Amino acid sequence: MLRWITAGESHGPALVAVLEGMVAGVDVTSADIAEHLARRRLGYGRGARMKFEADQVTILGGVRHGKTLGGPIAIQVGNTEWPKWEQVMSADPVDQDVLNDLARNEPLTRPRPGHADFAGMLKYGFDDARPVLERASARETAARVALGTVARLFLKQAIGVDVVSHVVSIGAAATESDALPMPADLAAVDASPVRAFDAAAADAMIKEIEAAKRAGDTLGGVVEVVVHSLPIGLGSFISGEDRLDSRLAGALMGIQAIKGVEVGDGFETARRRGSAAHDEMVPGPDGVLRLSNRAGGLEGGMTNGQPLRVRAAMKPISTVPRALKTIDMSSGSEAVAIHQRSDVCAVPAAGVVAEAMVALVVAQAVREKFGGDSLGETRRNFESYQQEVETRMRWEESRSGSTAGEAI
Ligand SMILES: Cc1cc2nc3c(=O)[nH]c(=O)nc-3n(C[C@H](O)[C@H](O)[C@H](O)COP(=O)(O)O)c2cc1C
Ligand SMILES: C=C(O[C@@H]1CC(C(=O)O)=C[C@@H](OP(=O)(O)O)[C@H]1O)C(=O)O
Repeated sequence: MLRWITAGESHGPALVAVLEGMVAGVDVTSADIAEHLARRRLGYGRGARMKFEADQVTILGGVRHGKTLGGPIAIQVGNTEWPKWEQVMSADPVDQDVLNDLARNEPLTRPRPGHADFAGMLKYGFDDARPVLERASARETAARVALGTVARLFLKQAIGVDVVSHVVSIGAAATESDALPMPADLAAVDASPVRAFDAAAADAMIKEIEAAKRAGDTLGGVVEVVVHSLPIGLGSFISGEDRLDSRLAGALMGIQAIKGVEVGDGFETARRRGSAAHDEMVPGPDGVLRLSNRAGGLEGGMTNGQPLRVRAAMKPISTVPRALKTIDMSSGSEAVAIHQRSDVCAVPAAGVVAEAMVALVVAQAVREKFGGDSLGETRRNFESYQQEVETRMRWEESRSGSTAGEAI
């Protein structure tokens, strides 16, 4: 079972991520992880913090000489801003007089509607939102992207697939195109200031962000993650929690500020008639050819050989510069919410985080289906299964002798 966990606070010394259940023999370096962490920092509309803070990657365990060992992989993402926060975020007790002198240690008592502050303060018994927002903050997504890098390297090396994503919309600006990015397009998507595959839409998205910024406002949007060429049968229909769509939805909804997930055409499918909602099958060169991919590559909680296509909807950032009405938790009186700085829009970064979560869930499903302790063993099991599936769909041959196709 592939499992993962992260630890660490937004302004702490480092985030730490642990991935358990990865096979031995996957090529991974800290440079690979750093490359994807740099991608997460991309995107028009991010706040000041992205400019001066750097992610410092250290692999602490589970990898030797650039190859995974089969044990838990521990990755540290150090925060170069730590010296400024050392007293405020110290794990050991700090003298109260020292803390009282620090402006950044002022208690935050005006919760931001939309952030974790309000419920978090009450739930954990804090008079200050600092201990809540430190962990709720999406800084933690850097640790997920580090984990996702190992998952995506495993997927590439074990079954030859890449995970790609693009921004579909920001505010009211949306791509008009239905085209899906291919792995070779990822560099071009990353070069777009908003990670949009559609250049005309990118201009409109940038204008949306500029207008929101001028108005002291923030924006959300929609990202899409695509995985081409997955084998048929990852996931299962056996029970709800085995279904790959439920696992993908959970992983994507677990990203800070994601409020909706669509598999394939999602909500649009619910508005169609059955005759226009599914993906008809006709004989094709590889056995079966689909006439569409409305299902987003998933039927019955399993991959069906079509590109996997999932979308995640991100709400606008809740630290709104034109601050929202709130209650001061120290007095119960009317107030405006905390605002020091924030991202205007983090949708492009959320796309990279969504890729990481999809890579982890798909890697978990690949580990379940093909097993193995080493990369070579997983690959052999995968290849043998692929041969079996191909044989079952070679009806021409089965009609002239073999019966393999009839079991389907
Ligand atoms: C990449 C990324 C960057 C974010 N940046 C900010 C930010 O600068 N300010 C903010 O208030 N929320 C930001 N968020 C969203 C909050 O972390 C999130 O809204 C908060 O944790 C509450 O959780 P919820 O929105 O899922 O309910 C960001 C989210 C992501 C994925
Ligand atoms: C630090 C990151 O994102 C942060 C996520 C975040 C939030 O509330 O989620 C708030 C901002 O931090 P601050 O309030 O300190 O400016 C973002 O910069 C990051 O993505 O690396």
